[in-house]
Amino acid sequence: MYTLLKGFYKYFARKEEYYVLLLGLDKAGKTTLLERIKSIFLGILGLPPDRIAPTVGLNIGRIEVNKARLNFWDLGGQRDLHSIWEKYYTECHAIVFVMDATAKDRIEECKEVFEKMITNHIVEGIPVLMLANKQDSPNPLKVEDLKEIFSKIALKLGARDSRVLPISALQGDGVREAVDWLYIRLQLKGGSSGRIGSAGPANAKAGSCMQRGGRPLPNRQSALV
Ligand SMILES: Nc1nc2c(ncn2[C@@H]2O[C@H](COP(=O)(O)OP(=O)(O)OP(=O)(O)O)[C@@H](O)[C@H]2O)c(=O)[nH]1
Ligand SMILES: [Mg+2]
Repeated sequence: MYTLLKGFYKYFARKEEYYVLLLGLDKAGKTTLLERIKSIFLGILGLPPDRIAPTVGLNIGRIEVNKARLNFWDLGGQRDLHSIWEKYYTECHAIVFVMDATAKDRIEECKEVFEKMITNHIVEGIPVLMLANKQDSPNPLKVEDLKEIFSKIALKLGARDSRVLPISALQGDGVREAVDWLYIRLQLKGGSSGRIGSAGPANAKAGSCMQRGGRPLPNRQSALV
């Protein structure tokens, strides 16, 4: 009886496990965002911004939102590190593309990198959240500007869920809303029920590759909304 009850408890208390990639050009604010997410959702003091160095490896953050566990993988945005991104595509359930909304001189570069990422067949159908970061700075690009700038490329998003949201990773504005959006999209699509523990390209090779659940929601426009 005890074992049965324990089994029920484990079943109902289990958490869905999701993996979310944080991508974007170097200095976009990905690691600052990860630290902010950790401080908001875990209640711990993240690394102070002046101690965050450019990422060359992988930063990991894990939070729990209701019945889900969200694992964030923050990768380096420097150009020679982009080839590493693809190694994480097979196992991620969503991608957050962080943009420096003040870097107007890097828009073309950003468009090129974003397009290459979303047209990779491995990430076909998975939700993409674009974040217009650094909204606390003077005169940043707004969400409407980015929708306009990315409108042609957005046609290539296909039937997947996508959204552009404004944030300030530094001050925390919009960060909770961004994670809420992710949580809802991930819940709708379903994930890797019951797969607890670390995952990643190395583990995938060892045979613990997760199934990405769900299919793109039907009848959606190909656009960033
Ligand atoms: N004003 C402002 N600055 C920010 C914000 N987010 C990040 N920054 C600054 O932008 C710079 C780069 O931040 P990082 O978090 O290291 O950027 P990254 O995208 O992780 O960069 P890589 O690791 O090189 O890919 C730092 O000086 C941050 O303090 C923000 O919301 N507002
Ligand atoms: Mg970084």
